[in-house]
Amino acid sequence: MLSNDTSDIVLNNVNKIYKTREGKDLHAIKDVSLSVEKGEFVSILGPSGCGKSTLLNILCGLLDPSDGEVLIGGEPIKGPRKDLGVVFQQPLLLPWLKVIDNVLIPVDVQDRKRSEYMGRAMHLLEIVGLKGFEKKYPSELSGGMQQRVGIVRSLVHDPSLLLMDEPFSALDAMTRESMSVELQRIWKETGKTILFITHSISEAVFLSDRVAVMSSRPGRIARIINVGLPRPRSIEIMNTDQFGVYTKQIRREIEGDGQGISPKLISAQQA
Ligand SMILES: Nc1ncnc2c1ncn2[C@@H]1O[C@H](COP(=O)(O)OP(=O)(O)OP(=O)(O)O)[C@@H](O)[C@H]1O
Repeated sequence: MLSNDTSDIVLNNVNKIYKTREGKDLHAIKDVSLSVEKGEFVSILGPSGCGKSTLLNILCGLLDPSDGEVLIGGEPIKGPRKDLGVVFQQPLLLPWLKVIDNVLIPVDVQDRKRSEYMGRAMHLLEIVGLKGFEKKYPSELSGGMQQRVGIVRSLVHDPSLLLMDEPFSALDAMTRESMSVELQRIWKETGKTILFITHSISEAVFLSDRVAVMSSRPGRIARIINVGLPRPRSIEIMNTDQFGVYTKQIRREIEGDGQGISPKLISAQQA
């Protein structure tokens, strides 16, 4: 058994089989088991089409698994959950609303009192370097700033768990790096559990406590790698030999995909 009392997410032998329009079965994810501890930062990395978004939609309660057990905070998922923070590839801000009103959308949607969340919203905007931008419209912000507003919005109702689906993929390389540093700081300051989906090996190594590498369809967790790099991590850590050991190990795992890798749990330190 992979889980214990401190697990925020538990997936036990989860399968998803879609029916295609031709009526055929498409096995999108196969026997996925993973547990994410409270306060842990775990990335899921894998080739296009391996089922990353399928997994995320199952965790959000938007999609039912065909088989297997999914627990969030120890509870089975019964439908769409409002108590999670979710960040997508695009910030999806409403252009006619000011930054602060975009940030407070989860509070409004859940009929909570704005006055109780205003201080938290302002504090989070300050953490991500957007103090003074509360009354601006999204069109007055850069892409990176808009994505930071999206991250603040996902945190404003204080979810314990944040699901992030390639949140930096639309950003340029330099903004992407500084957003990773920013996210590490937010994670440390807020103590959230984060499940982060990415295509980028270096992003996954930089940010994560553990990286789950998925194989191509049917998506399985081929390997889970513990990243033992010290924290806090600065961008310079990417130039170190130790960082290179992790990225090479993950690349080897991905390139070895399709050659019969079997699911296994290892620690990079033991490798
Ligand atoms: N509703 C659906 N009906 C049938 N097949 C689907 C459906 N949704 C996804 N699939 C298939 O399931 C597989 C996994 O899709 P998914 O979007 O989860 O992959 P992904 O890893 O997120 O891909 P990417 O990295 O390109 O976003 C793909 O082969 C996709 O075509």
